[in-house]
Amino acid sequence: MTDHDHHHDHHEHEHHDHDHQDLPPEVQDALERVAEVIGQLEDPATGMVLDTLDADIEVGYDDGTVYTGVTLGYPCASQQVDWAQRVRQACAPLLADGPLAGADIHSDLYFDIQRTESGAVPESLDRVKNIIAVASGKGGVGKSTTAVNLALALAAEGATVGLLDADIYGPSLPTMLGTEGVRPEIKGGKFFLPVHAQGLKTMSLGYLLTEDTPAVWRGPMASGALNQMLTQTLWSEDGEALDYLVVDMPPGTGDIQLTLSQKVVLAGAVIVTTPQDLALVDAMKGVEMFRKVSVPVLGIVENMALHTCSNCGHQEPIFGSGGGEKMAADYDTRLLGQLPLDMAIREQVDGGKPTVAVEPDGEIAALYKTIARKAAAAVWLGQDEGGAMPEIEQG
Ligand SMILES: Nc1ncnc2c1ncn2[C@@H]1O[C@H](COP(=O)(O)OP(=O)(O)OP(=O)(O)O)[C@@H](O)[C@H]1O
Repeated sequence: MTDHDHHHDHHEHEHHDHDHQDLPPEVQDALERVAEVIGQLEDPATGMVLDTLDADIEVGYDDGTVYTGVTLGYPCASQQVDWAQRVRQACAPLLADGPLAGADIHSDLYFDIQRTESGAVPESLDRVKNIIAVASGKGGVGKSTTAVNLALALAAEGATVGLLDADIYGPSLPTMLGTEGVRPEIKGGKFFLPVHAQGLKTMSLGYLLTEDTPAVWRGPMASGALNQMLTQTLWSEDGEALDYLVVDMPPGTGDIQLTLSQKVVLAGAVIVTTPQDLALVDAMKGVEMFRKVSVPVLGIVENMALHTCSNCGHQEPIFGSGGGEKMAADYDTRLLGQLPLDMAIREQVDGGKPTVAVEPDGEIAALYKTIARKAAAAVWLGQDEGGAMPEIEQG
């Protein structure tokens, strides 16, 4: 049982403890109003009001305390304290006066991660709820750095997460997670067991290649290797469902990217770009490619967007500003966040300890966690719209 399942059970339990039926009608009415006020609060990850989302709201009362619980569809463990404060503030007038006057309030935030409708899948993907591709139009923009920190951030928010390094031309995951030289266990002569690293279940061609393996991979061979890693890795070998499988895609918009989106149903794609004009043009091609195969674009991450002067701490957009934002608006998608060009991000990930793992409470980790919540919330919204079954465009 995962942490959040546990929370959810606790939640249901609490609900029964505070059955409205024994309460005087005026208290019941006041609790209804508490629920209405909460329903009007904005979910920060989507910017939408809770009532317009498929969010579960529960309100109870026991012995002078109002209990509220909200269940969102994306991992949000870091938001608990903020949330409780917002509910307290919004409900203050209702607790100052009337039948709830003087009551205390206790608010919980839960999450319940649903599965994206995926049709028939290979056995190994049976318990993988959502596959998220991290892609970029061109190489070197920090796609792998973003993918690994995004995966760690989803896990830090309470999700169970896998990371597949599909960058078969230059697999960098073993370096980024300090798992060089590790070989995955083989099961039944056919399946790989994922390599557990820093709280993630991981697989990379880097685990399978030896020093003698020639690095010359042609297109068809490469996509075959990707397909094998995807479908022959037992992602839920321990019986625990994977909430998200983050796939670090090879750079570019070629055959491998298309093959993947046709082999499995992707819950969505995150596009990584840098602010330079050329990178943005390539990133737009990435957006268009995923749209063509009906994969929802969850949003854009602008990497190396600001430069922090290592002498004075001053931040400036040396490559120009507003590019990611404009592109998101032009292409009807969202800017999930911006990362600075920061020496620590590079040193940490290149040294096998990505920022979110090594400084989980730092400013940069907070940026990645916000991106993770927004991307996961976009997956949730997509599920609400009836899933993301790929349809190949006609003509
Ligand atoms: N925000 C950042 N600030 C500083 N350095 C960064 C940042 N993001 C990534 N880097 C560094 O830039 C280099 C390239 O990053 P990364 O390997 O993630 O890019 P990529 O787009 O996946 O590249 P490729 O296309 O070669 O796979 C790495 O050395 C990485 O540490």
